[in-house]
Amino acid sequence: MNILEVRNVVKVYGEPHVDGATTALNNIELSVDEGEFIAIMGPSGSGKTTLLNILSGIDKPTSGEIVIRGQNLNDMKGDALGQFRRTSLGYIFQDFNLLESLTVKENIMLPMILEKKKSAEMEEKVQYLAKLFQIESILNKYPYNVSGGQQQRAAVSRALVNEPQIIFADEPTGNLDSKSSTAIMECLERVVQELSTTVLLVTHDVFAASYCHRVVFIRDGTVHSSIEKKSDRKQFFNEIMVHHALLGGSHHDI
Ligand SMILES: Nc1ncnc2c1ncn2[C@@H]1O[C@H](COP(=O)(O)OP(=O)(O)OP(=O)(O)O)[C@@H](O)[C@H]1O
Repeated sequence: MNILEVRNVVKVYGEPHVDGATTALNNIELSVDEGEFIAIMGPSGSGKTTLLNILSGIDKPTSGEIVIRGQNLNDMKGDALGQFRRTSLGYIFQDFNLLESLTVKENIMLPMILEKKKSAEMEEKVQYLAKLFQIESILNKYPYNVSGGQQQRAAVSRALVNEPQIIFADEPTGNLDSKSSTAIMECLERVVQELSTTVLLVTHDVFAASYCHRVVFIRDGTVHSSIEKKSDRKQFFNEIMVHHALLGGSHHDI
């Protein structure tokens, strides 16, 4: 079943048709199935962050539509959009965005506190996710006292607490060493496999993308091509690397 539909999305920064305007996205069309694990890749400046911000309701398109499980984001304003974003969408950021003044447990609970969930339910949810992602032993620590990989797993748990329909991840391995990158991608793989949550990530990292079912490449604000995983991850990694290089990704990215 289709969960996300992107129709003819255009994003122009500045006044359209006026000098200095930048067309960051030009007629993007994309359809994502429920339970899909999908990566968006493309060279620097191709429009990845702009697309992610629009899909997740952080920014508005100049024209076109984003439909998430039948609900058109254009039809939602102010509080309704805020509520939808808090309850139906989950976010994972490159720099984790954990609040330093709260413990790991309090960070994970925060989206549920904002939704005024009962404390027994919050406790149960935190324990379940902490077990799933093996961060039980750090729940009472502060973010600055745990590793980057543990912070990222806490951030994944936080993104999941309100049982979102889709998780959007912006360069989730961007600040991690290779061991932590592996851990976080395995963790997102479990989110897809065990919780059937749809995950869409934007990345420069071919290794991270190789965990996904499908990679969509964008260039100059349009969908250039897409490839699907047909066999194992290593084979897919090689295919992505070839596509990525053809599109102009640098070796540093790989
Ligand atoms: N707030 C803004 N105002 C004006 N132009 C912008 C703004 N944000 C992005 N752009 C332009 O839009 C285009 C797409 O930028 P975007 O950040 O989406 O690309 P990206 O693929 O995420 O790049 P990177 O991989 O370097 O993060 C670029 O030409 C960029 O300069």
